[in-house]
Amino acid sequence: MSDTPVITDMQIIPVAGYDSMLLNIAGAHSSYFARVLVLLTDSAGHTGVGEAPASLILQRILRDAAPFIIGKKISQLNAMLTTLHEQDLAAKHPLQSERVDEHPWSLEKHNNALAVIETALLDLMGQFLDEPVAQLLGAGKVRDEIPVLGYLFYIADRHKSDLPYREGSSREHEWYQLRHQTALTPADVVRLAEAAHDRYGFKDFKLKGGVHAGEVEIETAQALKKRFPQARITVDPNASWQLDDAIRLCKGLDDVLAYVEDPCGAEQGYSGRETLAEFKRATGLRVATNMIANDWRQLNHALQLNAIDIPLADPHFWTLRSAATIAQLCNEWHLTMGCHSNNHFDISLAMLAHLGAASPGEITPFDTHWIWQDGQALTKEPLHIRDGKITLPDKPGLGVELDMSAVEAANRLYNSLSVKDRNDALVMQQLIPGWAFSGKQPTLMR
Ligand SMILES: O=C([O-])C(=O)C[C@H](O)[C@@H](O)C(=O)[O-]
Ligand SMILES: [Mg+2]
Repeated sequence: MSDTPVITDMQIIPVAGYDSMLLNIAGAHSSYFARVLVLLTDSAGHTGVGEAPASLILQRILRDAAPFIIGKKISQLNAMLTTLHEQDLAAKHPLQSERVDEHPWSLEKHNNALAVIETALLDLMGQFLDEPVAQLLGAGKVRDEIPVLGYLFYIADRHKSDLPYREGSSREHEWYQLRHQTALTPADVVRLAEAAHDRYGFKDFKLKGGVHAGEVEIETAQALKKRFPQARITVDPNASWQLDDAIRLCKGLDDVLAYVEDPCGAEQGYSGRETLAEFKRATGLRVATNMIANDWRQLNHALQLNAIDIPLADPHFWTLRSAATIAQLCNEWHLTMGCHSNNHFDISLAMLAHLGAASPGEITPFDTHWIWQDGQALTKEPLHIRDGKITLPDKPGLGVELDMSAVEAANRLYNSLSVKDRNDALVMQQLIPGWAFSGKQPTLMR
């Protein structure tokens, strides 16, 4: 044990990259997205890295966490994370539970802190043991190829905003141009899907809803199915449909929708777990969620109610190890493992890949936003999506090497931003003055 490396430094580096004007129930994506990297250095000279969605609160929590990490042996991973959990660092920051009801995918900022630190520790541990991170998770590495889906969005007209969205260029592939152009109709979305299919080989697609009337979003899903008859199609309105509407819209669409993601949520005194259970019973469709089963207690309630089939266990919410445990539970309990995402860089892409590689049994293709960011790598050899899959590299740890000049440039971009935390409503106000978030009102129906 005396040779076990000791953690000598922890760096917290917020980074930003460019995004398209993607629409969702919270509004429109800004021209920038922000993430935070944690870099741990150890006495063996290794660097471990993790990535999480950036928020100013999370960065403060991470700074508070550093004294519990630096000076510890990497073999004390479990104890370090338990200590951090017990410290409940998020509670020390008064805004930690802000907007949980409004933007359910950004909850659990404390878990984001644990997740990003745990990832960097696992990366160090993997390098020390000469094993990929997947080998250190739950079931160990059970596959090398991880299926991912084509995550499609409606896209607003960026010319109506004064934010510096990119124009894109089709020099390498038409996808890189199309992903910046307005896409509001079913035909536009099918065109996006065609380009994404051609570039990345996706077999399956997810449509982000909560933007138009439910009828239009179902029409879009039907158009995708017509164009790609073999594809598994899903739609995710982020719980913005009322239960009755969700049932009316989806019932009988077993031939179109492989599963539905968060079709409805809390309403009229009933919890999201209760309404999803009713939706499932009424339609017979499989249900995925990243909104109502995001910690062990919520998952327990969701399963007792038979409300879900596919927990989308995002390692940034859950931590990699807990998400891998969910994958094992899914395999044992005849559920299906899936994974949620947000805009991310290639370190998170590697996190998703290791989670998928350690997920036994049948999994549903993982979500990833990477296609919207592809080309903005922070690592020297980013993983690729080919044939609708990511192939895990045969390397120890996370298998990524940071490109520090790219990281520094992304950090400079982050520092130049006047609005640092994600605020889709603010962006939406450029399109519709006075626009305000309302969880049951599609974004464009104002
Ligand atoms: O599946 C989901 O709910 C998401 O991917 C949440 C994201 O924040 C998505 O809505 C987005 O990127 O706008
Ligand atoms: Mg979702």
